[in-house]
Amino acid sequence: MIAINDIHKVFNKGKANQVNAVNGITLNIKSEEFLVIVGSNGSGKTTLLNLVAGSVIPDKGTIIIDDNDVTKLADHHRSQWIARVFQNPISGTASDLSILDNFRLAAIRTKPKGLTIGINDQFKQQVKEKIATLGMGLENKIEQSMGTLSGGQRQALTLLMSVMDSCKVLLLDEPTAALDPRSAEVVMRTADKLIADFKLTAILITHNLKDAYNYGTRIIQMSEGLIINDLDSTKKATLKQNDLFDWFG
Ligand SMILES: Nc1ncnc2c1ncn2[C@@H]1O[C@H](COP(=O)(O)OP(=O)(O)OP(=O)(O)O)[C@@H](O)[C@H]1O
Repeated sequence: MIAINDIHKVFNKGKANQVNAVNGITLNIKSEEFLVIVGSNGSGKTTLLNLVAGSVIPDKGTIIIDDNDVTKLADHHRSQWIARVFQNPISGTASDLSILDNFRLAAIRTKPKGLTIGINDQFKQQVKEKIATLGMGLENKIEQSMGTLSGGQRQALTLLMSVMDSCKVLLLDEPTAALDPRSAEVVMRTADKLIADFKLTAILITHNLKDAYNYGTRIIQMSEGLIINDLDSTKKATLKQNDLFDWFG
């Protein structure tokens, strides 16, 4: 599904502050695999995600998504395959617009799975039904502006809007880092369910080792722009939570 071959990214090349952020990574991510990336600060996790998303273009190496060579494609040209959710719940939606209007915008931008813009009442009903699947009671608040919702509610809706389009890959860059523990748990469970329901290939970056342990079908650890641990689903199943803490010495 995603084939990353000997990818390199250097920032500030040739200057005193040169950083080899990604240092020759080769990684094959299978369709419907849910890959979790852990690693200390500055180990290159976000740069790797940016390379997959196309917001950073590599100095060397190739990235193939679904048999398409996207190595030089800018991020907006990869949106047919990729949806991305960021740390900040505010970044994915328009605060002043209602939940319904945010879904309308998302529907115009893409062709959401199971949503036809159609006549107004029909669209509204479909949005309500989709939101009801989150189990947060937000289906009764669709006329409320996005800005009045909590970070967790907003992030769950952002996730739903992201995965409803035709994307096959979901990139999650510390999606719960700005949330309280309870909201973080709801958002992670929502993400996990949506990934399974929509049969997505997903990559999650997290500093939360409990989430890294509980979610995903494969886990890698990065250090200094390289992968230093890689456990597939079979090996991950035998992993103990304490083993993960040991990775960070
Ligand atoms: N646009 C940039 N310009 C210069 N240096 C950068 C840029 N983006 C990242 N870096 C550097 O590349 C290295 C890897 O950064 P990256 O954000 O990928 O790490 P990370 O593992 O995601 O870290 P964190 O866990 O702190 O988010 C760091 O040293 C960072 O300062």
